[in-house]
Amino acid sequence: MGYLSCRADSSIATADSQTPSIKIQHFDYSALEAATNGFSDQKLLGKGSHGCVYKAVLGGRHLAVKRPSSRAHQILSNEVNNEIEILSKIQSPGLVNLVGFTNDSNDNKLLVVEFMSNGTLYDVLHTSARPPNWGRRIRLALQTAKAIDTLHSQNPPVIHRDIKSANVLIDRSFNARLGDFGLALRCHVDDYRLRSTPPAGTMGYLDPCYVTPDNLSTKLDVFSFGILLLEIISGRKAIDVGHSPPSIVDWAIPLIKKGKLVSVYDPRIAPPKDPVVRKQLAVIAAKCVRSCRERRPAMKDVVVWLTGLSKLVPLHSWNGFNNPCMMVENVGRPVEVASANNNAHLNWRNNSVGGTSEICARSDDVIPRTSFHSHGADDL
Ligand SMILES: Nc1ncnc2c1ncn2[C@@H]1O[C@H](COP(=O)(O)OP(=O)(O)OP(=O)(O)O)[C@@H](O)[C@H]1O
Repeated sequence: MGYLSCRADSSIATADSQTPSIKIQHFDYSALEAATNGFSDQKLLGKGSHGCVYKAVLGGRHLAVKRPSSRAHQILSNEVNNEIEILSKIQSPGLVNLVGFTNDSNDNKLLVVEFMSNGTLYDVLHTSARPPNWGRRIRLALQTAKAIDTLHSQNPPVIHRDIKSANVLIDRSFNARLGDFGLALRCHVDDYRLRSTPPAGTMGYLDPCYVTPDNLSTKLDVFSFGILLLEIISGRKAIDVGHSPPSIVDWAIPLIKKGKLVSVYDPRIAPPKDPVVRKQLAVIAAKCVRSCRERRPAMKDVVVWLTGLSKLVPLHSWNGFNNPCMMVENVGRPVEVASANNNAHLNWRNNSVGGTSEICARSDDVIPRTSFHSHGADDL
């Protein structure tokens, strides 16, 4: 079945008419060059597969400047232009919002976005000395789900296509913000562009159903979010060659189906005390990665479920994060050698990620707290 109509939930809000006009600044290349000390290593925030991100302070405002590497200039220029096109029409507290870009010729195009002072969700989950507690993890998951829902609720819907922990940034108040819109697609009636845009995303997060351009659907972001939620639950990376099986979905879903929930939870901290939370978090993730896309929930449902769970788990603000007083806003964060993210963009599907067809045949409802009875893995 084709999905070129960019199926989204039938309950989509029409956002365009309500979108306030967004002010996008035009920067001089030379001003950004100066503000980043000539793109110096001291101002380097991080490296992606296509370029570098630098810290800049301009007019007292803390900013992140994305600069294509010369090697990947053409690809990143396309991604920068795409990001500008998408983000110039949406602004939300859940996104890493666009501040502006350079006027100069395409060759020098730089993207300027809000600066996020506390790294990425990837760092928080996989490199932080103190893994976050469940209150924090559920809130980060909920904020990410809300951000994706904001995209899917646009009219026409926007599909991010690269949901992963490295693209969820953490702001100064420790809120999750969704960034990196280089691959995002706005599903307007420009069918030709959609038809000619090959599947793309990051290995380990890619929906196995997304094999041709006309398979585009908001449900591919739901799948990637499910992987991200498994990552949050387990503390394991989406693909970890040191484990068998390496794919998080192939490892976690059979355990969840057998009801071995505790084995899926991050061994670095005690699992959630509340059995409802323990179970439902895993069930939500399993529903999102169903191989049968029609049976995956809409992000709106995921937001409702996670909102319910977040009310059951207190947020102890200092548990699990480094002391925020140590995080200084006016310096670049240290950059990890050999990009810990390891997230090469793919131009085609990742065959190693199996879907979870078994999950298709199971019930749809996350159990509300008030009607909780002991359920087995059959609820999936
Ligand atoms: N707005 C920002 N504020 C602070 N740091 C940022 C910001 N955007 C990116 N970074 C840092 O720069 C790194 C590289 O970001 P970038 O978006 O280029 O690549 P990526 O998403 O990590 O990887 P890829 O481009 O390969 O998908 C991030 O991992 C993060 O550490």
